[in-house]
Amino acid sequence: MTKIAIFGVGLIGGSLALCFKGRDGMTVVGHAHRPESAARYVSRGVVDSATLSFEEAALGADFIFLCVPVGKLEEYLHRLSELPLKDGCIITDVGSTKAGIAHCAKALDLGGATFIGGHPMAGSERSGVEAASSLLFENAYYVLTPQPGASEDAYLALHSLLQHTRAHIVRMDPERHDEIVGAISHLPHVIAVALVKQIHDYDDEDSLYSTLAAGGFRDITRIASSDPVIWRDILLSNRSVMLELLQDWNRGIERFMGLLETSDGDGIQRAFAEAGDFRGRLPERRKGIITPLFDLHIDVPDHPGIIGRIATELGDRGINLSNMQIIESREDVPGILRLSFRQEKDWERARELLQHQDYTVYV
Ligand SMILES: NC(=O)C1=CN([C@@H]2O[C@H](COP(=O)(O)OP(=O)(O)OC[C@H]3O[C@@H](n4cnc5c(N)ncnc54)[C@H](O)[C@@H]3O)[C@@H](O)[C@H]2O)C=CC1
Ligand SMILES: O=C(O)C(=O)Cc1ccc(O)cc1
Repeated sequence: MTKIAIFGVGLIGGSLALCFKGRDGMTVVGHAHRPESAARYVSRGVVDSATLSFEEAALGADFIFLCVPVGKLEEYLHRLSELPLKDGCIITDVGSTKAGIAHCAKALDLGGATFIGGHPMAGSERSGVEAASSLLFENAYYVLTPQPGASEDAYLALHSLLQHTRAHIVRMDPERHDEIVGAISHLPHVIAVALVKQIHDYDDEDSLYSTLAAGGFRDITRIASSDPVIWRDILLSNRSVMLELLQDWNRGIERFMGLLETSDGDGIQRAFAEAGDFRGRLPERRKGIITPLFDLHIDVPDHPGIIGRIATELGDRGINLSNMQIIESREDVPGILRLSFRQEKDWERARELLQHQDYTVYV
């Protein structure tokens, strides 16, 4: 039996557990740091067993996944280094930053165990085991950062296990990972939070700001609703990279202010054209680190119960709806009900179903 231990069965740990549980010859043990969590992991069918004992989860494990907030990873790795782990045990983590934990692992004596850093580059603003899904990592990138000179067999064993996530594995150096992921994921999260705060401050003076900000503004700031503790730890762990990125950001904003101060219309036009051009060349059908929502807009006749009926019809067919919104203004979107899906497959099935029922569906 291959024993897989998951420390921290939340969004990411729970999703990994679901990718492994029930596979031939595998047993998944979840470690919980609170008694009420352990019972929830098992009752939701995410793990085969759950324990509050660090030792019971770790001892005899072939693979150990550390899926706790970044600020707790080093403490967990220290505790593991003090245990008589199974010879050949592979320890990995899922933290959103990689340099700090790589540095920590290098300084520790893990005996016959090997540490290989990891980062599944998919997730959402939700957290906790309730949000876990076996499909979360499908088609996403999954970065592994093995230490230089680490056992190639261990790398291949982890690589092989992770095939169950259906993610694309990419091997990378931890520092390079933190610079790139800092720019494409951590920076957008900071910008989203700052943008929401700016509008919140205006809204305190005049509540029309939030009234009119529905729809698009909510979409582009979705990631500002991410878990505060998870993101505190990520940003503090990637602090030096973030400070440099934010200086570049400030310079970009200052350039934009310069264009406005000098009423440089050509400059503004060029900035939009260049951004549109680069954006147009980004891979489209790939799952990126910030998860898109797949939207459908439909015209619905104005009579009671129709929205409930649509939700029920989708639910009856197992089509997972992530969000539903009535758009009151028809100025920019030709439709009235917006349905959002996290999976493209759900989006496609919903479109077929609704078109078949003669709803006008705008894609
Ligand atoms: N949220 C996301 O979309 C992604 C998160 N990650 C990384 O995955 C890790 C886990 O994040 P999520 O699953 O989103 O968070 P989560 O909040 O859903 O899960 C965290 C788990 O750690 C446990 N935990 C929380 N505080 C703890 C503490 N003080 N001591 C011990 N255990 C504690 C919780 O009980 C929970 O089981 C983080 O390191 C994060 O950087 C990686 C990729 C995506
Ligand atoms: O909510 C989103 O789309 C995200 O950006 C999810 C996410 C959060 C943290 C990561 O390290 C990777 C992905």
